[in-house]
Amino acid sequence: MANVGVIGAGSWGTALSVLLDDNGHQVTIWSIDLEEVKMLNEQREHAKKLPGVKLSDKMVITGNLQEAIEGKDFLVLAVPSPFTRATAKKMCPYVAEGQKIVDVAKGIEESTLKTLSQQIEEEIPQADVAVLSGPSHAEEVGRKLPTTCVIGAKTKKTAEYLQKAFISPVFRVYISPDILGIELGGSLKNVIALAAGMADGLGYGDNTKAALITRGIAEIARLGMKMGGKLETFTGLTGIGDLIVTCASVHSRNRKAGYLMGQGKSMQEAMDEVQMVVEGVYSAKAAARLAEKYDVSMPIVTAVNQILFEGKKARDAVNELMLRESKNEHASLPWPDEV
Ligand SMILES: NC(=O)C1=CN([C@@H]2O[C@H](COP(=O)(O)OP(=O)(O)OC[C@H]3O[C@@H](n4cnc5c(N)ncnc54)[C@H](O)[C@@H]3O)[C@@H](O)[C@H]2O)C=CC1
Ligand SMILES: O=C(CO)COP(=O)(O)O
Repeated sequence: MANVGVIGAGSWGTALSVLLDDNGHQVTIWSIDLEEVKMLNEQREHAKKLPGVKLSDKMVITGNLQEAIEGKDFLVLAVPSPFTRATAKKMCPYVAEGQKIVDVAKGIEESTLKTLSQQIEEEIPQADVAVLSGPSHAEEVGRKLPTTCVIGAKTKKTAEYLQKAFISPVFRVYISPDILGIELGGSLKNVIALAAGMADGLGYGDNTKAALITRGIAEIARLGMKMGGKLETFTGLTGIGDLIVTCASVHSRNRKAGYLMGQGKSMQEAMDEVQMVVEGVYSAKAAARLAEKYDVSMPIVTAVNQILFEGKKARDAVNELMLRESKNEHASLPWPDEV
């Protein structure tokens, strides 16, 4: 049994708190929002974000950050990515030397192009930072449906410790040393999922969706490998696995926002309607800037940026993608008659 502090009480922080509580750990969950703290304490359920998922009486819910951090065996950082750096800065004074922090959010900081674990390490240098990612919607984890994830950590010892803490008969956890690949896959897939949602909103079919998923992972892997991520990661749970679920699931916030935009809503209208964080909107510009910096072709990411920020119509963007110059599927494969 471990003492765990979960920082952030949105749908993912709440679902993981319930999982860890079911695993026998003592969980303290913190929210910046005192109304949310009061509501969770009174109702023992996040009715708006995770209806039907009960929080046990044993779980402590607090608005006091120090109480959620001090003396905990490990921390789970579950705030949406736009708040990661500011939250980490506030956490720093209470974090002990070597205290483990598992980041479970997915995003890239637009101004610095840093991943979330890199930001946390900058703000809390004394922490042992790890990540958890994979195809895992909170709504299904909350209902205890079989789910798989990956813990990325700097040492096998930390990875195995966290694997043991999270793993359960309904939540199978693998471990990996490729933190960068895991984080890039997790954040870039959200941008592609916006495009998949737009295709659904436009009334396109399964062929279109399969094309976006397959060409999408090709873009993610091209950039990710140039940045130092590993091919195996992009073909694994935190790469193609998470891309598939986010492009296909009725639970996906990114797919839903894209769907609404495909139906003609503005980016802001779509985000307001989803009412939970749409990370792809925050990571889209960073993805385009990384593509430029590393000189990698990312046509779907470029098209999503044009739709989000330059007023291009989704239908026109799809037409342009279809009419790009003809290509080999894999530029690296040699032709026997050309070698
Ligand atoms: N919801 C899901 O199924 C999954 C979400 N994730 C990732 O986890 C992260 C969180 O996602 P969700 O929980 O779905 O988002 P959410 O939109 O439900 O989270 C909102 C919560 O963030 C906290 N918050 C709001 N403003 C804040 C601020 N200024 N400072 C600190 N905390 C603040 C509050 O507790 C609020 O309830 C995202 O990066 C998402 O991509 C990853 C896997 C699954
Ligand atoms: O990362 C996720 C599932 O693994 C959540 O995706 P959405 O934010 O699109 O719901």
